[in-house]
Amino acid sequence: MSTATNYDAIIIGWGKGGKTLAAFLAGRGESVLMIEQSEGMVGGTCINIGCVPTKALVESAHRSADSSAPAPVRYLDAIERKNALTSLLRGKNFSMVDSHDTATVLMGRARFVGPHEIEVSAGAEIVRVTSERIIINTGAVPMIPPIPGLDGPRVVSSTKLIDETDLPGRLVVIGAGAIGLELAATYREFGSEVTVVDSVDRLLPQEDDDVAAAVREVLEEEGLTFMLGATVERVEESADAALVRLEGGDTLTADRVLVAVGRRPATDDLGLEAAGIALGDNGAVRVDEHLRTSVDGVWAVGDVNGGPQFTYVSFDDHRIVKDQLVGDGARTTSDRVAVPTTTFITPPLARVGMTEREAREAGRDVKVARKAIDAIAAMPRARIVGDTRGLIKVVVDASSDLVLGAALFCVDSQEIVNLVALAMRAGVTASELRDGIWTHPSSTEALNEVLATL
Ligand SMILES: Cc1cc2nc3c(=O)[nH]c(=O)nc-3n(C[C@H](O)[C@H](O)[C@H](O)COP(=O)(O)OP(=O)(O)OC[C@H]3O[C@@H](n4cnc5c(N)ncnc54)[C@H](O)[C@@H]3O)c2cc1C
Ligand SMILES: NC(=O)c1ccc[n+]([C@@H]2O[C@H](COP(=O)([O-])OP(=O)(O)OC[C@H]3O[C@@H](n4cnc5c(N)ncnc54)[C@H](O)[C@@H]3O)[C@@H](O)[C@H]2O)c1
Repeated sequence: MSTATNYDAIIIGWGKGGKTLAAFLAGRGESVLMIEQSEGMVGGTCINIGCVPTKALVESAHRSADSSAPAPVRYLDAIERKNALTSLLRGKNFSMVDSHDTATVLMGRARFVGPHEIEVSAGAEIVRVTSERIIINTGAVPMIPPIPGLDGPRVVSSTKLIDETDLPGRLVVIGAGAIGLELAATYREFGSEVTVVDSVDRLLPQEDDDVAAAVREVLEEEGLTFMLGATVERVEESADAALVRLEGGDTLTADRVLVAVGRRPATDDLGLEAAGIALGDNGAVRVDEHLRTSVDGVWAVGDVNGGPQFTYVSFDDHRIVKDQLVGDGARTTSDRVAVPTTTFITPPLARVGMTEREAREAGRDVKVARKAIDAIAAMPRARIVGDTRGLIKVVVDASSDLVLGAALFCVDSQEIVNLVALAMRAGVTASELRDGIWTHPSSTEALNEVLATL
């Protein structure tokens, strides 16, 4: 085996935070090694198997809804469009790092053999590399619950499902979380019969009851069937289908069974013990608020550190590490305020800050502005788009007039929520949002009317 090559920085895994750091450091002339285990994952989860391909399918399902082409053809077209997009983005992501003279890309699987030494298996070849600065960015992998039969041929993860070229006639989704709901709604729109099973007895348990009920109503109107508070006992194979056996005797018959019950940090076989890098209780690499691991000069960014699993959080993680490498090192995870989320069902459900329930439980004096979208005269955008379903709910602190949180279940909510989040961070009051001058016809202008109800 050859001697180890030393780099100014090593990034393990081509995730959002890591690739951004790699390009930044290489852009400064530092020698940077990017290690990625799979050619098909250059650019990471988001662009290859996560956010981008799933949202491309959501969009394709809408665009083709009025087409006279048969459902399997519409679906296959959508898969091809999605594949073209991910392939384009993979190329762009590769050159984003590789175009720098001082960057080296090594395709292979990395594992620590010492605190600052890594072994990379690239086919038959094993390469040893060292650096005083190592960033772990290996992401997360699907959790597989201990249900017998999940190794069957018709049981798939989200990665596998969105790679299938045949539209499943009957799809059972285990898990009504972000992945489960988005893909259930998308495959329903393409024409699959979809049943969603969740062990919790209500949909979106973290949301206020009225918001969760509005979402459920819309999804059921679209033809989704929910079996909540249900326990999957096992999955069996018949000659031509999977049989999902539920506690209590019900059986669901499926062409595909999607398991979407969460994703766990990807730390298997990373050799963390050899490096003395500690894991937390949840199997994530343990980090402090500067994302430092228990070993000096080793950081963990993105899903692998057990933080919220969003691309933009991994991106913000990179800022925290960058600040230590080239700044004053002050930035931490606790600087994050009002981090928004959007679940891309139709219409999308966007959320930021506290729910009404959380605000009341926290003892806040709360005012709530709430309006159904079809009752908002000042939001013609919803009528133009042709989707007046949903509601907007804003939770406001009665004494300070500051926005505590919002649930936006409406067209364009993935955009409006960013404005509300910024208002929360900047201390803009609900009255100022109400009196804001917004473009017309836009969805933002709904805030004029909804907040006027306070
Ligand atoms: C179906 C789906 C939909 C999603 N939708 C959204 C969304 O709409 N919005 C959103 O914000 N988030 C979404 N997410 C979550 C988001 O994709 C992740 O939070 C984000 O991509 C995590 O990025 P990361 O930086 O942690 O690393 P990742 O992008 O996961 O990259 C990790 C990389 O490390 C590589 N790797 C792992 N182990 C090794 C090793 N030992 N050696 C070398 N390489 C290794 C992997 O191959 C991978 O390329 C979605 C996730 C999924 C699965
Ligand atoms: N739009 C987005 O931002 C987006 C989209 C997809 C995924 N993501 C990220 O990816 C993460 C993982 O998504 P996910 O949907 O896999 O996880 P999740 O945590 O969002 O949802 C998992 C669901 O599975 C259910 N569940 C758990 N065990 C079960 C069992 N044995 N039987 C039935 N139901 C069970 C849970 O009650 C929960 O509803 C999300 O938490 C999110 O951070 C984000």
